[in-house]
Amino acid sequence: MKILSAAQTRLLDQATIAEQHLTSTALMERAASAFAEWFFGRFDVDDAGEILILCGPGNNGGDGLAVARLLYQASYAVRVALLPAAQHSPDWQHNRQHLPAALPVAEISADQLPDIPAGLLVIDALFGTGLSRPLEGLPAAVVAHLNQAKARVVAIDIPSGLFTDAPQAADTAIVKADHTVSFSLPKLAFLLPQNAEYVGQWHVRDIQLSGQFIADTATPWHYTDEATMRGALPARPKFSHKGTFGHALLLAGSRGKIGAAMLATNACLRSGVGLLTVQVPGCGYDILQISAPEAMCLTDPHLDFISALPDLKPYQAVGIGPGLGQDAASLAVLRQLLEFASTTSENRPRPLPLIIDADALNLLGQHRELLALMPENTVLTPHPKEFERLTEKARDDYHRLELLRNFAQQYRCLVVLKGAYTCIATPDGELHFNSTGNPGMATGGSGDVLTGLLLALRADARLLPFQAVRLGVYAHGLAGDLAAAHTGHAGLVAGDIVRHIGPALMRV
Ligand SMILES: NC(=O)C1=CN([C@@H]2O[C@H](COP(=O)(O)OP(=O)(O)OC[C@H]3O[C@@H](n4cnc5c(N)ncnc54)[C@H](OP(=O)(O)O)[C@@H]3O)[C@@H](O)[C@H]2O)[C@@H](O)CC1
Ligand SMILES: Nc1ncnc2c1ncn2[C@@H]1O[C@H](COP(=O)(O)OP(=O)(O)O)[C@@H](O)[C@H]1O
Ligand SMILES: [K+]
Repeated sequence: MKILSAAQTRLLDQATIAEQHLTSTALMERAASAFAEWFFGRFDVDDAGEILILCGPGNNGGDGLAVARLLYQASYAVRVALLPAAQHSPDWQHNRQHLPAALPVAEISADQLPDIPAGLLVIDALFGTGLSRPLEGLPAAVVAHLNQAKARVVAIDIPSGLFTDAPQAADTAIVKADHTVSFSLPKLAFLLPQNAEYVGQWHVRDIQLSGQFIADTATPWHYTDEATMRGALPARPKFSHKGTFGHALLLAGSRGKIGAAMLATNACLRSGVGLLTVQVPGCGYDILQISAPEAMCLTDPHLDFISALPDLKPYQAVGIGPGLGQDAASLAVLRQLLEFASTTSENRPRPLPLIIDADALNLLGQHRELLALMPENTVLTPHPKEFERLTEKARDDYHRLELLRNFAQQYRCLVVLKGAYTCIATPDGELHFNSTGNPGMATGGSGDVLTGLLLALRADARLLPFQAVRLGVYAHGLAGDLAAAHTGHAGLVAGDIVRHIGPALMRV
């Protein structure tokens, strides 16, 4: 699914109106009905109690007025407060005229801010995607007044004061909503941690906007949802054998962190790999052989950390990093691995697929000259702190996305920036946000599981690099969601994610 800018969203409305021979009022009615349907499903008349709808001067306010009418007709107790303005949009005027006469309407002024008792349900329809500058004056005062009241807030389309796709100063007036109900496509602002306190839980309701316009519109931003992933995992052919799915090598673990190697190992085994060999330091041999008999084990000459690179010829993909530690000997192994992987020959015409995680990323961050050795489509899986070590401290989430996009383009690699909406950056400059996963996964070892999963999928030659990574990230989050259905969020451990990889892959 694509994510469009504010400007593209405006064009999308116009294209929809032209293509479907609609009036703009009819499109507004569609949006208001979609919002109202969501609302009816969430709050019945008794739950809702009295409802205040704050309406601005543009089409977001127009939506609010149309919603007021629909809720009133459904017997909700609604009142409207209007922000004064010199001009109103034509659809605003239409919906103002069609408000039932008995519905209370007040005009807001600086010395007459609406009364908002604690618990009141407020619908925020002040400003939407037409916001052209930060709020000041009376609109900002209304937002501050709403935010300090202990109200329940539902925003139409986007919390008022929040830009759709651009950063803004920390002290700007922005509505803090509990829910945001938007139309047809998610907005970039919803996916960034810095906006979480404004957006609350977000929901997208389809209003049949022009599919053709969306298909024809270029954007770097994408959202990976269930529909995107349908059929993403190729079926295993009847006459397949273990060689069909690739032989993967994992270099992981150090004394005290063999668990990380085990989580990645078990995840890889559960993700369809044909064969898996794991190299661990001597101290990990018994643990690996006992707890993952399906994997083959190479023992590093060193007892406590990885110090030597094995012969890489048998492998179709190599993962390095979980629990690795940062010893100089492990750094040398990483360097040799990068050199080998990028060297092609007649026998191996393509670079060896690599997945680089955890301490291997930290080593790269300390020795950035190694970045140039990475073969094309190398997969890096940093969390934001590891990404900062590879690049620089980001000013905000938007700047981090810019750094991410530039990094993936510069090094022609795939970067998986992990978080609530994990974002994959491609060498072509695309950013793909993932929809699955939950806060229960914010627990030690979840990332190691992702590395194992990605390793298996990169070893499978049937999948293109980006396809494998997007599938791995999606399945990892989905496995976490399936696990959390049994354990809850607090009780979730990384091993639970491993146990649900199979069921998650079945769903794609
Ligand atoms: N997407 C869809 O599919 C559909 C979208 N629809 C709805 O339309 C919404 C977009 O409506 P919109 O374009 O009229 O803009 P909106 O957000 O109401 O604000 C514009 C007004 O605010 C003003 N203004 C701006 N910034 C300001 C500031 N800082 N401080 C003060 N004033 C400021 C601006 O004035 P100006 O900038 O000219 O001074 C203008 O008067 C969209 O979010 C959705 O809810 C649906 O109805 C149909 C389907
Ligand atoms: N709030 C969250 N919502 C969804 N996924 C999350 C959340 N927090 C963490 N995750 C996922 O869990 C994993 C954590 O990885 P990482 O930070 O490397 O942990 P570790 O190093 O302990 O293995 C990532 O894949 C991340 O996307
Ligand atoms: K709004």
